[in-house]
Amino acid sequence: MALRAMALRAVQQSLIRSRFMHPRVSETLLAAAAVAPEGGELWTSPRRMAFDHAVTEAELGLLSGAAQRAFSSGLFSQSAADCSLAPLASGAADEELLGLAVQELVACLAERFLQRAVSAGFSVHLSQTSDGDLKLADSLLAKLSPPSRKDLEENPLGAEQGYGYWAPHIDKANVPDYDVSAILYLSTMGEQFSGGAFAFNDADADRIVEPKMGRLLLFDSGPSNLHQVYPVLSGTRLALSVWFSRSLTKDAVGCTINWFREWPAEALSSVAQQQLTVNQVQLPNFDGSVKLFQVMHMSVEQASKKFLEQNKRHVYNTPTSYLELLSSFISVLAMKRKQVGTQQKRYKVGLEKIGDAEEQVSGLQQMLVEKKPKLEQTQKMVEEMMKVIEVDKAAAQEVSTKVAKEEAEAKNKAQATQNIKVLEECSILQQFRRATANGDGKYPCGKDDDDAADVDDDFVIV
Ligand SMILES: O=C(O)CCC(=O)C(=O)O
Ligand SMILES: [Fe+2]
Repeated sequence: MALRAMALRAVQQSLIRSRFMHPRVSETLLAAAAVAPEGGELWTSPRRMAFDHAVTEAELGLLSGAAQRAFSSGLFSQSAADCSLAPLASGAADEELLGLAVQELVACLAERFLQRAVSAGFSVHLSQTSDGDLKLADSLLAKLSPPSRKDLEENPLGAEQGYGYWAPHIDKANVPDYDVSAILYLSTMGEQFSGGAFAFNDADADRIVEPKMGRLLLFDSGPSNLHQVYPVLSGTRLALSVWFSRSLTKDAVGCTINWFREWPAEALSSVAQQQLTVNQVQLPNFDGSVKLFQVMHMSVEQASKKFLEQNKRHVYNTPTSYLELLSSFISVLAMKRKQVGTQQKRYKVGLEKIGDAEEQVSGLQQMLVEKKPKLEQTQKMVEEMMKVIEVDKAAAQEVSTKVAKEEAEAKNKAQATQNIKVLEECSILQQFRRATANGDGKYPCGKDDDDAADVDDDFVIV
């Protein structure tokens, strides 16, 4: 079983890859406005079939009313892009939320869809000649809403190929027991919601079946029918999916773990492996880390079941939580690696600088050792020179004092000489005056003798 699932997933991966390598062309197989003819529309290769008015108006009203009430019950996050309930699963929230009447209705509708599938030839295995008894395997009631920008952006393969409900997939690759898929639409594209078309991702084109209230779509669950739901752009899209199996025992009904609700251990590890590989997360113990994610998710699942038993309260640990766990791990790891990388770089540069400085210091130390004897010698010389200078300075001081004294004496002498010279000049002047006064009885300047005596008095030397 594990090998079959792995092989199918590998086929799924290669189909998805090859499909998205070519530009996308879409063609409408069945528009919402079209009314399918009485016996339904059958496409044989790959095997697909569609009917309108597959259930009565009353059945539609009951089912979609119950689904709307259940999904707005507060147990579901109203911002989640997809919410689902397994109406045929025993126990858990599904029974409580939908009620027994709805469970019975779903079982009855599933039986009707099975008869349609058998009469259309779906019980014949495509690659085998023998017929197999088709049995009801599982059912899922899903509410799809527009994914947030974040949902689309965080999608590692881009909006087209992620793990949201819009991911192209093969039902049988998710649950290997599934052989025939049946989808009953409970709302109409263009009325209750926009976007959200169903597309078969064929190699040459996407073939669209537009959801329409009461329309039933049947197709082989295997690799011939890679398909997706385009993201819902507005409003709410409701649908009931039912799967039939040729290999399932009746006891297993409702126990099959559904891809959208609880993933089996191998699905958890394959998703973790793929997420880590696609995001090129290098881990020292890759397998151990994958196992860790698987164990973490499953242990929370177990704990929430226990919590429900003990406290009668639901804690939803969905595959979306698992994808969030993986994407948080990947983004936190990338952020931390970046931070540590920057610090490591800075640390390295710092270490280099310290190394350079160390080298320079040891060079200087070496130089110091080499120059030390010369320095000591120079210092000695300087000291001796200082002594000589001290002695010279004292002698110079003595000479300077002596010179100053001699200079003062010389100055005095010069002053005295100057005085004598002035006195001599005065007496010469007096003599000259007298001599000139004796000649003509007059002073040359017209003053009398007394005036001349006054003039003499001016030359008194103090
Ligand atoms: O809702 C639909 O149109 C398809 C859902 C689907 O692909 C699934 O449940 O596997
Ligand atoms: Fe599907």
